[in-house]
Amino acid sequence: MATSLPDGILAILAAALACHLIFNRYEPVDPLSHLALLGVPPLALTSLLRTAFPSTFHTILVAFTLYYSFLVLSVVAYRLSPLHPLSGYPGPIPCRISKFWMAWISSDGKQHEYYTRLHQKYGDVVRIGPNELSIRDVDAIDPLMGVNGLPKGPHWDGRMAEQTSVRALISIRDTHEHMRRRKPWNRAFRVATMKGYAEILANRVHDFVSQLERQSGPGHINLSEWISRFTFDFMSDMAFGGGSEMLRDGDKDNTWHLLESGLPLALVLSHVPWLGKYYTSLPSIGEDLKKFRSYCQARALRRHAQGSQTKDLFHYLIDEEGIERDPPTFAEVASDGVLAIVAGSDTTATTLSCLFHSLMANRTAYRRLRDEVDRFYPPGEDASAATHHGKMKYLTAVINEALRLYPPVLSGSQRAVPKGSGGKQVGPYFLPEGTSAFVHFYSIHRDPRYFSPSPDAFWPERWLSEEDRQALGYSYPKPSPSSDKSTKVPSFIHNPSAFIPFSYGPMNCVGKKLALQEIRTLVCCVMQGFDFRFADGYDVTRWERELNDFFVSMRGELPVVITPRGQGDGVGSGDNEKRGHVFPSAIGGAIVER
Ligand code: HEM
Repeated sequence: MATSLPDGILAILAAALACHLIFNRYEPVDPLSHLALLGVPPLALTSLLRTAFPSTFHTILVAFTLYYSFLVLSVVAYRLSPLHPLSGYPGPIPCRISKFWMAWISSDGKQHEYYTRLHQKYGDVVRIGPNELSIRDVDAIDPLMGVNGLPKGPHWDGRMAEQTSVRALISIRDTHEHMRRRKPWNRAFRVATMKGYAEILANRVHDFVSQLERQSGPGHINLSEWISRFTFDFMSDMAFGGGSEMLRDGDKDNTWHLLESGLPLALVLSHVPWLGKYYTSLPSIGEDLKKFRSYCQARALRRHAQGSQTKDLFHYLIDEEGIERDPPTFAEVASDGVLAIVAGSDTTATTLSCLFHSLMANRTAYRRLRDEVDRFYPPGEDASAATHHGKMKYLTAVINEALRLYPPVLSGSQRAVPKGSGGKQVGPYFLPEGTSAFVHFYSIHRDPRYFSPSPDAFWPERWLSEEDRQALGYSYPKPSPSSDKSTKVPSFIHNPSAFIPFSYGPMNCVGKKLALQEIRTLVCCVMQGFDFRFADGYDVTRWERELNDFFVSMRGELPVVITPRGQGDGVGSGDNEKRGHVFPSAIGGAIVER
């Protein structure tokens, strides 16, 4: 039976609307479903237009064009309409239409600054995707990520799309499975267990200090790169019982490059998870990541076969003591070993690099920390022993301040409201089912409602007790409704609940204690042994400009002149001395120095 052109067009419109409904309801991600929904209907409906066009080619072209146009129109109209469950939340139109927008925005590493600008414009909650919200509100942290919070979000499906059978702990979206896999990790990072890692850490810190001694002199080194070598070697010791000697040999196997080169694309794919399936099935794409995984796999196999004299992280993950009722498989442990290196080395290296950068830019903080280290670890005292760490208030303040300004995971970790749950109240916000959301670490850490004065400035003193701060000569009024209006002196506001660099709740960073121990030990040893300053001519503002958000952050070069203590050329000489006190700041603001 011949069909008229309008009837044919109507049929294609109906098919496109049905396709949109199915996508909206079931969110199919496998290529076969995509083929069935995006290829079959327009092809099948071609026959309805046959009589209206001269050739089969023309007919197919028109059928597909109409089908996709109707589909796109329907999707766009729905996402911008008041019918959409997130229509009440503000956000830029491109964000509301498609996640391709954020995929594009994030590709230059500056998504953290983009989210910050969105929060400045739209407020505490912003719709940054058709079904996704970014939140900058301390009241949302616990309901979103706490014990009764939400499971991890679809972000991980794209980021780790190649992990089809065995997933690394960080990307497990099923809460029960996550708990099962997290158990050996929790055991590995108990206070008592951690004592067993002290020797592994001290050995690596000594290697690092020896290398700095060799590198010290009038020329400069890239301190950030040396720190990366240290954290990588240390995490390899922990995860696979050794096998990496970057501090000694440099990155001769190009491993650091393999680890970092995949990060930008992984972030882009995390915004459009379904695309990950296609990407990973393409030959020769993602080769670096595959090489990195097989590098780790080989080390895991070797560590498993050889066993180890020391109880390292692998010992607990593989359950060598046979404690677990449902122990992880070798494949799971190998996958988590890769995770330990990815999650543990870059993050800690970023914190240490940012910390040293901030100290060099702020001579007062540098001197205060050096004095504290000298008090607890005078020359001859082993600074790699953690004995005094708990008493070093200024050290803790410096580390917190570096993590506040530069959280290594700049934009936070996504959670999602499961389908069928009926939605979830997160602080003052209702999240309908199918919504993903995250607290934006970078924005919340620099929010003046939580950290004042000068939330963009590096000012460790904000972490001290009021008594200690006053002893150093700082005095700020407590916030009151009138204080900011009646006087020029800003109020002091400090809300540690808004400080979440290791995330929050039962799925937070399991390696937090190890990271802090590593940072404290390395900082004490370096401050005890060396003076350091920026290389001459270094532009201090470069650091923030070169800091990129690829879920874990990537940083630029940190050219530093290192001198053993007592050999002159000490703190703040050269260009930095002339420049006076410098506070790294993205948006401006400085503390009045005492
Ligand atoms: C300064 C250093 C570090 C920072 C700031 C940091 C931060 C984070 C963040 C934000 C997450 C995401 C948690 C979430 O999804 O809510 C995470 C997860 C994780 N981190 Fe760290 N991390 C650091 C160092 C380490 C170290 C040294 C290890 C050691 C192995 C480690 C292992 C992990 C693991 C295994 C996860 C997944 C946890 C889970 O999903 O249960 N991290 N980290």
